[in-house]
Amino acid sequence: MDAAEIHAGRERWQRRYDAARKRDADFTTLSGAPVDPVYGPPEGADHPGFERIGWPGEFPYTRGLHPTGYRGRTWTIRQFAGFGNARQTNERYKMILAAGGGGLSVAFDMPTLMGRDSDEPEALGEVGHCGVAIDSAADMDVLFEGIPLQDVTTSMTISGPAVPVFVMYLVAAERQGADLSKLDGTLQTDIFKEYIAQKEWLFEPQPHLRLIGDLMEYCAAEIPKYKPLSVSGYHIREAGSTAAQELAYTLADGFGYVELGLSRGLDVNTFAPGLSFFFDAHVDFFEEIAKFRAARRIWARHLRDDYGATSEKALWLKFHTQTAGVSLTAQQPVNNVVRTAVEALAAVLGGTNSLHTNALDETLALPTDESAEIALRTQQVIMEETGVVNVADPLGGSWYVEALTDRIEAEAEEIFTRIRELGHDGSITAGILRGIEDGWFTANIAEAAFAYQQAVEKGAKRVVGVNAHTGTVAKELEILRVSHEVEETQRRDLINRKANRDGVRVKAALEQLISVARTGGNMIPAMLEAARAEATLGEICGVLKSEWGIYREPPRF
Ligand SMILES: C[C@H](C(=O)O)C(=O)SCCNC(=O)CCNC(=O)[C@H](O)C(C)(C)COP(=O)(O)OP(=O)(O)OC[C@H]1O[C@@H](n2cnc3c(N)ncnc32)[C@H](O)[C@@H]1OP(=O)(O)O
Repeated sequence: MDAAEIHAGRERWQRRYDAARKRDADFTTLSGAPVDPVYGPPEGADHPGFERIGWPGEFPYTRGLHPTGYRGRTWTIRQFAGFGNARQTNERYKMILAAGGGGLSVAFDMPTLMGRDSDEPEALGEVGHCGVAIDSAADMDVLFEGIPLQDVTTSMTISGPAVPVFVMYLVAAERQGADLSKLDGTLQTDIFKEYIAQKEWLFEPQPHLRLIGDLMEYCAAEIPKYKPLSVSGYHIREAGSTAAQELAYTLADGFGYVELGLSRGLDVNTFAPGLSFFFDAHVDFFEEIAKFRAARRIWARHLRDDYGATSEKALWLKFHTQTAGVSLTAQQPVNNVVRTAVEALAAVLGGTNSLHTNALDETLALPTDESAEIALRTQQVIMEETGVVNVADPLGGSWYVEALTDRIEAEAEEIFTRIRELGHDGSITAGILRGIEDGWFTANIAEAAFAYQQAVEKGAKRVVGVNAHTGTVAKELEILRVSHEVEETQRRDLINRKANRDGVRVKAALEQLISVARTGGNMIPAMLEAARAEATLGEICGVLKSEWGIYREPPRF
């Protein structure tokens, strides 16, 4: 890019920055020195390739979505939490909000994640253990009691049974008297990554994709700010992928959902703002920063050039980040605070929109109140003390970071080509589906995980407390234990609830759901009615399983 174009870009950015709202905060260094809101190349000089870097708030958004960076708004502190029953988790949410959390993020227990009720035999021993147990809308009422859903953005991490859980959340909001059209939040819903990495599916891909299409259509029309998809790389990375695989598989999945929206006749400028992303922040500081910067650039270019998006919000890649669970060690666990801080800083320097920091004991159990507070305070130290929020994309223009950003982008592009080739019709969706069926994704991830593990075992990659610096004076940690009483009470409550609801209304609602499943209309209104009648998650998923069957992964060696 020549000097005149760079100058014009700077002036354009300055006008937008001046017009934008800024936080009322001190943007000087700790020593009181003034700093600019963004830095760029020296005036009067050409800078080849600057169009790939650009200015914050401008295409290709390498440097962030907003001209003000974090001076306009800091990222949302969004701590993923849930354990035991809805009452216990409600208390944890109130603690998080009182301590400065900016939004909520629901972790469900394993039976809920698999679409099962707490009283099913498969749920035995799992109720309330890795998250909160939700059986019907009544549990959602308790989960959000005293928390006005219209005023807080709520993320729910669930994909296989995402839609029935979402309608239960709508019912809870309705019962609070909220205006549903004003709700803002995110539902994970990302079924592609379930087949690729996390393995919490219910049906074959096609019925899942139909439900996701229904959800995209419903949200775009009725709840415009709600994000019905959080396309997730986190689980792909945690399963052992490289950074480039995480990026490429996730963005490919995102393109798949764009193709789904288009196939339903939806306008890309209307539904694409509902696509949100979720990445891992691993411990290789610069590689992670490069990954986040590349993600925004790749998404904006493909949305514009391949899928015809024209509105700014449709081109924006917005993402949540969680620090890497897999980087935490059971050995010398207090060191995990340091790892998490470094990873969180990478997410922030990469321009994350929302962030979860892991607690130091999460490799052993769900966090205690104290470790959850340290995790949250870690974000606050970065936000309030370090000055990194003063300047947008402070590492932009670093030769190292720009070279890494270009490299990871090029690697991702090669992977997109390979995925398209798998499908034989040129679409990403066909490639993803074929890759899932053939175990292509899982094999590549397993290979990358194996290579890393070998490097650790040979000592080429060093992990403090594991294969380096193993001597310690550390004492055993007190960890959170969820009592089995939770399971008993949850099951008892569920039995009572079933006995006291209007059984005829439940039966009619479930029959109507099946009828819509057969005739092909949008299934959300019928599912909403079933949730209002207190049909349980297991009942809703059960009738759909009897209609659509279940998915079993083909065995592979
Ligand atoms: C591992 C674990 C498991 O499986 O067990 C999991 O999966 S845990 C998975 C947990 N997942 C999550 O928690 C997902 C969280 N995701 C989200 O919260 C969302 O999808 C998100 C990433 C888009 C973040 O949404 P958010 O509301 O917190 O933040 P946003 O960035 O959208 O900001 C809120 C509003 O402020 C605006 N805004 C932001 N920054 C600025 C700025 N500098 N100047 C002006 N406006 C600004 C945004 O455009 C938006 O408005 P407007 O809306 O008008 O544009």
